[in-house]
Amino acid sequence: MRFGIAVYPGSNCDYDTYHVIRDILKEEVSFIDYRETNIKDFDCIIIPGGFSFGDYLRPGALASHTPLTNAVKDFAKKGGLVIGICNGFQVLTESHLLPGALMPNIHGKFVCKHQYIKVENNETPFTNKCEKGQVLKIPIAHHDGNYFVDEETLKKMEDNGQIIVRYCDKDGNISEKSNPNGSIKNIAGVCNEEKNVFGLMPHPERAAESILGTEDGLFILKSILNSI
Ligand SMILES: NC(=O)CC[C@H](N)C(=O)O
Repeated sequence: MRFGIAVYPGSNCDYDTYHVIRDILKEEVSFIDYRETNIKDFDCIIIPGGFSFGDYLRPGALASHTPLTNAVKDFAKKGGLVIGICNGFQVLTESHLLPGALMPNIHGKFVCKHQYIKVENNETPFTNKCEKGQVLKIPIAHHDGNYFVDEETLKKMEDNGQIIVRYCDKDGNISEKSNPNGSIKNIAGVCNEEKNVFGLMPHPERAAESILGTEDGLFILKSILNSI
């Protein structure tokens, strides 16, 4: 499988992601510069974490107007697989490839820690290796992870199985106590209607080797391999 990793000025999880795809999953992977537009040979585009364009004007806002992101929009419309991790999730909402928005964390602080998330829908290209209800331990590291979406859209997303993962505690309980950033309904990751575009705040690429304390990110990354 051929993965392409989007690189904007300020991306900083691009190399971690590259390492995991190449050295752990042993799949083909290359970086794609934000000025590039030819991405037709990839099977999956990964928009990695970081601070694209310094998070001005809002995280992901400037990256959403680059030649590469415009090409990703076409790629996604044709059914190509796209996963946005953390800043990548922000790029996808700013690009309107995913509904909703990521606002500053409710407590105003950058949050960096291991977090439990619960798989709500395992019938997607990104979660098919997970059990429904499975609890994954995956790190988060963000300032703007407070997911918001209007009530009407939220209802449609819930009915259509687009809420993919929610923040929870280690036993899978979803409550305000297990919500690290104020996200509506503890939402940690969502898909588009067609399920080929996925955005999530936690970092699966930082949870792919036992030396890092958890390999649970592999459930997500291996699901992608399983879907093509
Ligand atoms: N780790 C990241 O991708 C950080 C995302 C973004 N810059 C934020 O702080 O919200």
